Amino acid sequence: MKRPQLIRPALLEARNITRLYGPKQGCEEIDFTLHQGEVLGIVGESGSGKSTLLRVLSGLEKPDNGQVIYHRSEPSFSELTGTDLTTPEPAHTGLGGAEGALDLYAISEARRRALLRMEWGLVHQNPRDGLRLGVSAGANVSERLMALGQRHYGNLRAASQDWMGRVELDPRRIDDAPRTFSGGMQQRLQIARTLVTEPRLVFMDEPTGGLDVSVQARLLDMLRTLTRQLGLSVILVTHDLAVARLLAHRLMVMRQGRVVEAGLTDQILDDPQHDYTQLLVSSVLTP
Ligand SMILES: Nc1ncnc2c1ncn2[C@@H]1O[C@H](COP(=O)(O)OP(=O)(O)OP(=O)(O)O)[C@@H](O)[C@H]1O
Repeated sequence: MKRPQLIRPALLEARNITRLYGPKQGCEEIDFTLHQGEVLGIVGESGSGKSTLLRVLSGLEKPDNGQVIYHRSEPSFSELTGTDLTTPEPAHTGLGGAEGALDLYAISEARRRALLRMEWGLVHQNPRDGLRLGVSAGANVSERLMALGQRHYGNLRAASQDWMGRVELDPRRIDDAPRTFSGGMQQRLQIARTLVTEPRLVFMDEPTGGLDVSVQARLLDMLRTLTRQLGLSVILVTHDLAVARLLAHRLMVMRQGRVVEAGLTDQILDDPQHDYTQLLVSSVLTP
C-alpha cells in the first residue's frame, strides 16, 4: 500500500533572486522553497555565490531582482512582544500571497532586523562576528531571550546554564568572557546564543569552517543532534560536502552564481547528474 506523503508547509521561498556585483559574480535567478523542519544545504566552490545568496535570504542584502517570502505561522513572536510584523506599513503592499506571508524586502529595514533578531537566527563562520565579546558567556546566551521580553534574572541565568550544557560548555563558566574560550567553544557559544529562543529559521554560514578537524567533527555531531531535537529549519552554506552530507536533507549546488543541480542530499552526492557536481564529488573522493 502506498503511504501518504507528508507535505510540510513552506517556510521560506526564494523567487527568482538575482544579486550581481559583476557578470557571474553574485547569484542569479535562484528559485526554491524551504519547508518547515528541513535542512537545505547550499554547496559550491569558493566564489560560486553561496554567501551572497545567504545574505539576500537572511535580509542582510537587498536583491537586484526577485523576492524572499517568509511564511509565518502562529504563535508568533509578535504575540509575545506586542510587535506586529504583519501590519502593513503606510507605503507598503508587500503582504500579498498567502495569509501570513511576508515579503522580506517590502517591509521596513527595522522590521527586517526585528525578524532576524527575534524569529530567525544566524550562525556566522567566525564566532566573533556573532558574539558580543565585551559581555559574559551567560549574557551572550540570554540576550535574545531578553529581546523577547524575558526579564527574570534567575530564569535568564538558568536558561543560559541549560543551553551552555546543551552545547557541551561547562555551565560554571557562565560568567567568563567569550575571549577566554577556544575557537570551538566560542562557536558552540554562538550556537547556544542563536538557538536559545528556538528560532523558526536558522541560517548557517560555514558553521564548522576554520576549526580543527577533530573539533569540527564534535561540533557537527552536536549540530546534527540539536537540529533533529528542535526540528529546526536551516539554510546551511558550506563548501564541505561531508558537512552537507551529515546535516542537509536537500542540496542546491551552485556554480558561477547559478544553481546547477538540486535534490535530495544522498541522490546528489551518490548519483550526481551535472558535470560540475560530478567534479565536486570526485574531488572529495580522490585523495
Ligand atoms: N560585496 C561585494 N562586492 C563585490 N563583489 C562581491 C561582493 N560580495 C561577493 N562578491 C563577488 O561575488 C562572487 C560570489 O561571492 P560569494 O562570497 O557569494 O561566494 P561564495 O560561494 O560564498 O564563496 P566563499 O565560499 O569563498 O565564501 C565572487 O566573485 C565575489 O568576489
